[in-house]
Formats: sequence, structure tokens, C-alpha cells
Amino acid sequence: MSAAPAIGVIGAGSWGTALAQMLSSDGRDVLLWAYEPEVVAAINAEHRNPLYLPSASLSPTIRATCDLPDFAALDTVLVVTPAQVLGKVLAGLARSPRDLVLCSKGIEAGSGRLMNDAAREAAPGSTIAVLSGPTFAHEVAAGLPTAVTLACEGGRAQWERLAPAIARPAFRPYYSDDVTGAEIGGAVKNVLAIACGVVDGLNLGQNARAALIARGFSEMLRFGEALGAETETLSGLCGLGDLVLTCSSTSSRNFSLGKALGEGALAADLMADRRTVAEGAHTAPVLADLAQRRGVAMPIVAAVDAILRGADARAVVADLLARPLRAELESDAGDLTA
Ligand SMILES: NC(=O)c1ccc[n+]([C@@H]2O[C@H](COP(=O)([O-])OP(=O)(O)OC[C@H]3O[C@@H](n4cnc5c(N)ncnc54)[C@H](O)[C@@H]3O)[C@@H](O)[C@H]2O)c1
Ligand SMILES: O=P(O)(O)OC[C@H](O)CO
Repeated sequence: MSAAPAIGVIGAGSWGTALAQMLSSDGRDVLLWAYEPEVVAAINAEHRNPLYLPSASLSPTIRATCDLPDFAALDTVLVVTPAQVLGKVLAGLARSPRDLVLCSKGIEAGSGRLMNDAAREAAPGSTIAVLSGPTFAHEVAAGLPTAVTLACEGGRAQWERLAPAIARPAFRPYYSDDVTGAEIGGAVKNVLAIACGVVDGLNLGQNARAALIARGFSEMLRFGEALGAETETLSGLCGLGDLVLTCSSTSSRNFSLGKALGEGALAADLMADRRTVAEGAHTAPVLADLAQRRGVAMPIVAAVDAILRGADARAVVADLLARPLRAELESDAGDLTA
């Protein structure tokens, strides 16, 4: 038991459960909201989450609930639902001023909103922060060293409240005030991880994967610039750091989805009855659309969108390779802008 104030975590998938376990490591109470009653029951009775994080033994100071009103008195709440339901779930939270730390990575389909805009509308009065970076849930749950960006719309004053609440010896947040940049990094890297998985599934080699990471990062920077994100933010943990992690490992659901697509599986089959979330599959269509409407060139994102819609992966890669030659740097583009 600890005298430190309890923290709330909304969403008991693998990431919400891992964050709850990390936060409880100093003995504090953590209240964890789960969508499924059977997850609540297993966490409270057996201190395990067999559906989403079966490898972890959870702390007895984590209490699970299906009732959002239980969170009314908490000053700090992490939000870790899938991106597409974040606004809907938060609408059930009592409207009192608190720090709301968004940990989901995606863009809302239909509205094209980033999570901070969805959260601000659903939970007015909250002060938003975004926690994002290279973070496989099973490693955080196991206490392995991890560093993240913690972007605070409330600036240094909010950071002073949140950093001691969230940092632990092996979990290290870095301060930023660029909420938009932190969200764009996490959302775009999921789509690029699908692209890298496709290349792996097609056996196109490691040169191709490195090229995709570098050219995909250029797309992330261009899109970020269009939305007012800082290049420095995207060059850090929540952008380049997460891109490298997710594009290099079958531990990533997005990379694995892409690999299966490259091996010839159909997106519709891979997405049907899926329990875990591969956010890039939901983000790709809305990101491709936003980029086109804003005139931002994102050919790799468009290629992923096309493959998810059923286009032949090998043909899509051939089209990418057949694009006109161009300058690598925007500043050198001149006439080479195709
Ligand atoms: N798993 C990771 O390593 C990791 C790391 C960083 C960020 N994230 C992000 O965290 C978010 C959550 O991912 P995850 O990996 O914890 O999920 P998950 O794939 O492990 O589990 C799916 C989650 O969706 C929930 N869910 C399904 N339908 C729902 C509904 N209608 N309403 C509310 N909840 C519903 C389930 O209860 C479960 O919590 C995603 O945006 C993901 O990108 C995940
Ligand atoms: O398994 P993924 O692809 O959702 O990636 C998990 C995390 O976002 C990695 O930082």
C-alpha cells in the first residue's frame, strides 16, 4: 500500500493493463476500467488478464471495474482504449477537472480528428496530455526499461503534476508541450509498420525496409508540418523512436498484419473477428484521405490504404517503385517534385 493518490486507467487491453501494472509498481492503488466483465472478474479474482496480457502476474493493488462513475474522484486518468471508441467511452466519464493522459494511437475515422480533439469534446474541463513512444506492452509489464514522450497541453505546470505520478525507475517520460506532434507520430507509424510488414511478407529484403522507414519518416514529417507539429517532436521517441520499433518486429500487431497481407492473406479475413487492435488498419484510410485533401504527398500511406482495400500487394509495390525520380530533401526539390 502507498500513500500516493490512486491513478485511473481506462481500457484494459494489453497496453492499459501493462500501464496499470507499471503504475502499481510503487504500491499505489490503480483503478482499471475494462470493457468486458470477464476481464474485470479475472483481474480482481486472479490478478491476471487472460484475454489481453496473459503473460503478466498483476499487482493486487490493481482493482478492475466496468463502471466509469467509479473514476469521478480521480485527478489523474490514463485513457487507453482503441482510438475509434475513445470519444464514445470518455463521454461516460464524470465531467470534473482532471489530467487526462491519452495513450491511444490513431485518428478518428469519419471526423479525421486526433485523439486530443475527440477527448476535449467528450471530457470538457480536462487538461490533456499525450503519452506515446516505443512501448511494447509485454515489455513494460515485465519492468523492462522504456522511455516515452509525455506531451502536456498544460505545459510545465501539468508536467510537474504528472511526471512524479507516471515515472518509475524503469519507465522514463520526457517532457514536451507538442500534443499534436506526439499524436501524429504514434498514428502515422502504425500505418508505416503495416507497409514494412508487407515488404517482409513479400521477401523484398532489409534494404527495402530501411528505405520504407526513411521515406515513411519523410511522410510523417510532411503531414506533421501541415498540422502544426514540431519536427523535433517527430524526431524523438513518439515519432522516429516508435517507427523504428514497430517497423522491425513481429511483436507489432501492425507489422504482423502487413506481413500476412504481403504473404497473400486478404485484409477482410485478417480483420474479421479480430480481438486485438491493429490501429494502422483503421488509421490508413482516414490518413490517406486527410493527406490528399491537404495536398501532402504520402505515397507509402496511400499504398497501404490500397492494399487494405484489396489491391494486389506486389502490384502496389511495383507502382511505388515506378514513381518518377525526385529529390530526397524538400529543400532540394526544385522541379524534382513528382
Ligand atoms: N499493445 C501495445 O503494446 C500498445 C502500446 C502503445 C500504445 N498502444 C495503443 O493503445 C490502444 C489500445 O490498444 P491495446 O493494445 O491495449 O488493445 P488490445 O488490442 O490489447 O485490446 C483491445 C481492446 O479494445 C477494447 N474494446 C473492444 N471493443 C471495445 C468497445 N466497443 N469499447 C471499448 N473498448 C473496446 C477491449 O476491451 C480491449 O481493451 C491502441 O490505440 C494502441 O495503438 C498499444
Ligand atoms: O503492436 P502495435 O503495432 O500496435 O504496436 C504497439 C506499440 O504502439 C509500439 O510502440
